[in-house]
Amino acid sequence: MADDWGALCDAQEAALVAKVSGVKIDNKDSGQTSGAPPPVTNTSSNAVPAAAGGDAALASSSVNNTPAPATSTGEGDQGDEDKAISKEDESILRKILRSKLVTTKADLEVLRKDPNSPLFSVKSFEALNLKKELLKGLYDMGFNAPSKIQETALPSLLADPPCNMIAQSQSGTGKTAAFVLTMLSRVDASKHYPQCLCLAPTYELAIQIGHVTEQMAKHMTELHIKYAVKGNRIERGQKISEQIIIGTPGTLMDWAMKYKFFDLRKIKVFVLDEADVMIATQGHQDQSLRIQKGLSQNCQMLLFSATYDADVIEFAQAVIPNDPVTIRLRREEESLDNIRQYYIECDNIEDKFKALSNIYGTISIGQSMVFCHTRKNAAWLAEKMIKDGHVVGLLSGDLQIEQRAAIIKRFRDGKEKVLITTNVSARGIDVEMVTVVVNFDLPVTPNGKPDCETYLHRIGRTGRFGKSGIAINFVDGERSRNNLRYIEKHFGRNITKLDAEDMDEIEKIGT
Ligand SMILES: Nc1ncnc2c1ncn2[C@@H]1O[C@H](COP(=O)(O)OP(=O)(O)OP(=O)(O)O)[C@@H](O)[C@H]1O
Repeated sequence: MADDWGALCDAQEAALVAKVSGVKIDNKDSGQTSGAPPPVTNTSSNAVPAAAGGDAALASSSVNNTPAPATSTGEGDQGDEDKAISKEDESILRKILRSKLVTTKADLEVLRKDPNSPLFSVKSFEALNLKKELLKGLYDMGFNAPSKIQETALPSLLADPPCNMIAQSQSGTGKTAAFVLTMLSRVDASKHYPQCLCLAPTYELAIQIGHVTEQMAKHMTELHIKYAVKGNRIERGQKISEQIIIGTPGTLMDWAMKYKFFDLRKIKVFVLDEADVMIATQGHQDQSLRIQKGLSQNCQMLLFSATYDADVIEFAQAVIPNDPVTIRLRREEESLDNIRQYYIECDNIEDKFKALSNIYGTISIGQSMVFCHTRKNAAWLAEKMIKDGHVVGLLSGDLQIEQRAAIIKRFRDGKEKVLITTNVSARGIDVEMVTVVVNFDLPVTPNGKPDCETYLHRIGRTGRFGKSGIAINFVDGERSRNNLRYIEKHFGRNITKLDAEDMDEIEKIGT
């Protein structure tokens, strides 16, 4: 049965990859979930729009002859405005794109509530007295030493008696590996009933956690995982024999409470991952709390989150009782320190395009991202740029996750020097080589106000890692001029005027 699921999953993934015309997606994890059911979301809906195929750079013919959009700023053109990417999608996109641990200089903050258990940190996995086969699994994955959050979290996570924990650190810093290691350390694989429960907000995220668990447990031959996700059915009256269940709150609640496929009181480790994403979905908080209420007093309860704002804190404190150890690894702040900011006055959208052409014709740019307000603007601009001989990628919100990942990967790999995009790319995409960010349209909130936060995220794509970057803003009309002034005042940094016709001046900014 499990193999059928796996085969079906592989077949669907293959079909999906084929849909992304000509683009090879390098997701090293794909095809490894032996017990996983077929994907149910993100794969079959939404036909790929012609102008935004998997490979805009090679698809100049598929970018139709789009007439210039009537308004350029999107101020009166909210219809096809691209919303920022959803939290679930952002999270899975990061995972698909991630190739290694994200290291950070930020300090770790530990809020210790239980004074009886000393807190220490480890510099090696050997120091943790792990099962032999688990240590082997870690080394096979290329993990030589614990990451920053793992150094501090693991000794507490693995201590006896077990303690509850709330841990927050940005995506990619090693949280998943930390709690998977905890589950695998505590599970008794010789016993054939569920002992560890892991809640994830979506099907895809559950499968990702499963991949990591399977890899790490490679040498624990008796260990099996069950995926509690939509589409994975169990006959009534049956009992689950797998030792670890990973799934979404709704299905897990049904399995535990309605169908009684397993006994919640026998769960030794309960993990709630991506709490910040979880609370964004209606119903997940209540379902998670109901599951948690069915656990025994001795169960170790853990919560992980990439962010820690008031909503997450409230949820975390409700779902993780008994004075949990709280660990926070702050995210390094995005700053405008290394970024020189300019603006160019334009009359209309054609004028903006001319200004952009002048910039590309005058200064040599490593890689650049151009942000538009609407998909329509982005598609129109991509077509003009391609006709003008530029190799550009186009990324907008009407694409499926895998297609977005493929386009971002191409850009990261330097296959395109210019990425034309909308708010879907404002966050989360780290491309080290971006030297210029162009706000073809300034970011505005849904009610038309200047959006300073998005501005920071957009131009924060450049000037990273101590390098200096350039941000160029196009303004056309009174409203966008006012918005620019607002942004300038908000950040207290000068945005210098640039004359798009004055090549000497443009040349100077590139030096
Ligand atoms: N100790 C380690 N040594 C080397 N690589 C590691 C280590 N721990 C984790 N990694 C790798 O780093 C990447 C990020 O780790 P992980 O997925 O655990 O981070 P995360 O904080 O859970 O991210 P997210 O919030 O997106 O779930 C993965 O590719 C993982 O394989």
